[in-house]
Amino acid sequence: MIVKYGGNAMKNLELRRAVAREIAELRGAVPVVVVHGGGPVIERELQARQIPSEFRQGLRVTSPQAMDVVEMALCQLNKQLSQEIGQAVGLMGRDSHLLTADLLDPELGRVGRMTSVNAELIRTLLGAGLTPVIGSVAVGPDGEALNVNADTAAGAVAGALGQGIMFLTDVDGVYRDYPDPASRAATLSRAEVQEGIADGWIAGGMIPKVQAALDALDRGAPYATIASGMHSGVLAQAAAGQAGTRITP
Ligand SMILES: Nc1ncnc2c1ncn2[C@@H]1O[C@H](COP(=O)(O)OP(=O)(O)O)[C@@H](O)[C@H]1O
Ligand SMILES: CC(=O)N[C@@H](CCC(=O)OP(=O)(O)O)C(=O)O
Repeated sequence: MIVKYGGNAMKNLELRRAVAREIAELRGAVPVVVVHGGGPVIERELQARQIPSEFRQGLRVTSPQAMDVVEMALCQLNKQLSQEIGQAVGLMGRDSHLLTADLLDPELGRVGRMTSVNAELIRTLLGAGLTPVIGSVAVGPDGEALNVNADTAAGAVAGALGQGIMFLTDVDGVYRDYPDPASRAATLSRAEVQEGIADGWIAGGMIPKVQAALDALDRGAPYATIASGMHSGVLAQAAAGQAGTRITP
């Protein structure tokens, strides 16, 4: 299983450690690959340096200066998470061409569009009994660092491995009437996702998440679920269809 662990769900250290324990328990039953974000940590580090930041369609416009901060912040988080999960190896997408990307749109600066995943490296680590923990900075055509949205990176990893993906975030799933949790959709089809984006009830950081879920399904992932990483037990519940929003083809 691929677990995408979002920055918004890991703001609380105690909770982050609880999720790390849950991931460690889960891998007794299934091999687990973690892909993580870290939006709030990046934000904090940019603010500390008075570097302004702007989002378009859920993607951070990334200047070369901001790219350095993104990489620094995600690298540190990567090591913390790997240590907390244990028997894990923390890698950035730049290691051994784990994640490669092209420039998505010059207007967004150093933001990457995923082009490939080194699935062999991931399988080698899993084969050695280690959990890969992957930060979403990819290597570009000229060897430069590119900022890839972590949902997009995780979707590409799930697609490349042909495995299911669980997106852990700070909401219980996709709400038809955000922010009312009672409006959570148990399942959403591709047509409903497209309608949600067009009508605006799927917005901001939820857009790359649902798109990454569809992308993973298109590439052969057996399931893609968006669920909350804010309470314990959610991985097992969501896997059993008892929590979150399952995106269907
Ligand atoms: N329809 C929706 N249902 C739930 N959340 C939504 C919806 N539309 C937008 N959002 C926003 O998406 C956020 C989750 O995305 P994001 O902030 O990028 O999280 P993460 O750090 O986990 O990737 C929610 O906190 C919420 O503000
Ligand atoms: C291009 C782009 O937007 N990159 C993201 C990468 C981190 C991320 O995606 O973190 P979450 O999973 O916490 O949202 C960013 O700079 O915030």
